[in-house]
Amino acid sequence: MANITVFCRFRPLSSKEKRDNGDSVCIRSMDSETFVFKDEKEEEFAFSFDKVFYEESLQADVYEFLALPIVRGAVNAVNGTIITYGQTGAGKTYSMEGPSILEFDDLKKGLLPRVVDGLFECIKSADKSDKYRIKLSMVEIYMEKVRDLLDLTKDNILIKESKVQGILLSGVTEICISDPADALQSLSSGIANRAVGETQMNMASSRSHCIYIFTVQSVLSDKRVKTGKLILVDLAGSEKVEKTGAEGKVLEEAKTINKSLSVLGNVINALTCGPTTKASHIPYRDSKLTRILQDALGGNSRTALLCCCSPSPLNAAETLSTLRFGARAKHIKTSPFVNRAQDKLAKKHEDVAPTKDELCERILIRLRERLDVEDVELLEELFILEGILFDPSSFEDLESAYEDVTLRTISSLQQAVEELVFTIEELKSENRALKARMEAAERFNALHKEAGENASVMRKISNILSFFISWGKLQSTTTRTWVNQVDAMDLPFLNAYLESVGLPNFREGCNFAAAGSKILPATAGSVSPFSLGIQVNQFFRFKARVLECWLKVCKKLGKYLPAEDYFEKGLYMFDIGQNDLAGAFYSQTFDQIVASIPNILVEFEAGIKRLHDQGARNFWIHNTGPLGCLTQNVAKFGADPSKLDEFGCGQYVDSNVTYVDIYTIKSNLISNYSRYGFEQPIMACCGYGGPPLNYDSRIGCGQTKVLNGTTVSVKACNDSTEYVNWDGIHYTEAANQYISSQILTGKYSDPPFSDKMPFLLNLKF
Ligand SMILES: Nc1ncnc2c1ncn2[C@@H]1O[C@H](COP(=O)(O)OP(=O)(O)OP(=O)(O)O)[C@@H](O)[C@H]1O
Repeated sequence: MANITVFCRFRPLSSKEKRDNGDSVCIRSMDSETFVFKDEKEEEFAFSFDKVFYEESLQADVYEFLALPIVRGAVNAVNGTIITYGQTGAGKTYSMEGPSILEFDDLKKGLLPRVVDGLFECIKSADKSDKYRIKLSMVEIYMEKVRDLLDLTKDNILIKESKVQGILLSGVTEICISDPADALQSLSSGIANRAVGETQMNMASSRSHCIYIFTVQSVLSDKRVKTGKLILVDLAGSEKVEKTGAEGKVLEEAKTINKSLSVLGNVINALTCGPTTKASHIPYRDSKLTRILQDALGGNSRTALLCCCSPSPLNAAETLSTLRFGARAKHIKTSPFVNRAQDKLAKKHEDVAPTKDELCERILIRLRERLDVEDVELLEELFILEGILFDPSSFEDLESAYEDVTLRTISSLQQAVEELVFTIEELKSENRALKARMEAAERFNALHKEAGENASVMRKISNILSFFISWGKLQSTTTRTWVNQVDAMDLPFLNAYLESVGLPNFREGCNFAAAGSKILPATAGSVSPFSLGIQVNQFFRFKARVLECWLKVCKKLGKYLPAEDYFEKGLYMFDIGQNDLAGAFYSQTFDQIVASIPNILVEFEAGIKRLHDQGARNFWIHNTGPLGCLTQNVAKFGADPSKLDEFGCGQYVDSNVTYVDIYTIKSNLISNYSRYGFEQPIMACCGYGGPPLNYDSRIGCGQTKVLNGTTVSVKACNDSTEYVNWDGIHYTEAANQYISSQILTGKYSDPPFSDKMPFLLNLKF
């Protein structure tokens, strides 16, 4: 048995104490172990401790007298504990850490950095064939919860008791430290996590009890394994709340601190009440602090207590209380012994057969020496889960296990709530997207409604005759682009001039459009031979044949043909020129294309003029769409190169020419696609290659080819209503519906057709 060694340290008077009470002190030194203390009533008490450190004492002396023997003991597998105790602001943290844990001034360095140096020095001077490993854990007891300072996620560490290892912190982080610098770095980051606050007594007051645990494991040359544990405890200061000005959170902290210190006092009283006191009567379990200090105060540990005091008469009451605490603690006896796992095992074998728990713990100790801490902890958890180890036998254990389960449940519930919040957010944003689509659909409907009247006007015009001189795949099932646009405008479907076999009906108009056609005359490389000039010729031929028929008083065929005057009253619609421009980019330079525009316009004007000469008076002319936005061109050229909206139309004073700004409509559609319910502005619906363009110039929509040795068929996307672009070149049906609805609003016609063609409104057919 060994007594706890108790030391007393008086810090220098603080500047506040000096200001308030001058240089007077409440102690008179007798020698290095004894002094006389004078209380507020001038009553004197003599106190003796193992050593007294007065105001001028050195940090190095404190280490040497108090800590060094314990450090040496820990390296030799004797557990040790060093506790700093005292009133707030009395110098506990200064003694433990120094002004800072990373203090380099050797005069000021505290116990902790010196302990670290001491441990490594002892190891260095030990037998070279012995192998050592030092591990560090750091926890604080804050508001009666044990928090891991090396892993703040572990904020409620459970205290457990093992028959072999004594008091344990279950699952606490243990890091291996390889040298003093490494240790100081870890200590410094752990200390930074401590709960510190400001009180009137101390600018940086510790609001928690801080516990540093060094475990020194050694495997000796004879294979014996030893483990020594060195625990340093920097207690939070006892405080009179009225003196510290505590309120709110600080007051709550102070109450918890004072309560656990008072339990510490009770434990010490119980321990020193006489030899008859049984361990079971010591109220260790009344606070986390005393439970953790159970071994240090009454078990396998060599323990030193440093009572830190202010020498000022202003703090005499608190100092007296600290000194009495120390004096009582001096009577505590502990029973430190060398922790030799193998010796113990051998002895146990000689005695009685070990219990199940003891066997498991031995296995764990062995494994801890050989395996990673985490692996052993997992195994330990398994033992506990299986009920092999640490059965919660006492009420307190049950309570703490219950607390643990409750906390875990709360944290998993919190996680579930977080997941729910996330899902709600996702649903909300989906909802917002759906709403936007609905709004777009409503706007779309409104536009259609608005366009309704105009559509009926269009119907009247179209009933005269509509001539389409355009490009687009006639009758094609895949790309009925232009035809669809017309369809969506509620105009009659017009049969193609080139598909006149089988008595098609041209009564309401004729479509001269041909896929791939251009304004300029076709060349050997042209996709289509049907340039604008040819289409106009075809129109002339058509008109001549119709008139010829009427001249002969059409009988049988009359019901398939437009009336004679339709050629003058009819609407001549144009959507042509895109192939002249876009197509040219594949074989010509930008300058060459720009240079060709006057030619294209001359040719276009010539076509219009010829029609005009033939009596056409109502012209509806589209400009090209934003060519640079066509997937095909983006794929080929990358960016929008087109500033070619100079496309003009003929000036015929006696004619009604409506310029329809398809460019703006299409640009608007592409840039605000989501407003109109689309999801893909550029990517082709029917194409090959996948995002971002789904376009491959080697293979077009509907084609099947062998590419890189594989047979590939290009099919349409699942839902073309999400796409603006159909096949990389043409717009989808849904896009054309939108375009038509915009045309019919009249906003993009110049001049607005309803203003400029009033005569059409009065036409009766
Ligand atoms: N021996 C000493 N020499 C010089 N200054 C000291 C000494 N002891 C304490 N101090 C100074 O006194 C002040 C209070 O000390 P410290 O923070 O260590 O008190 P504490 O007991 O840990 O207080 P708390 O319980 O509030 O955390 C600090 O500014 C510290 O630097």
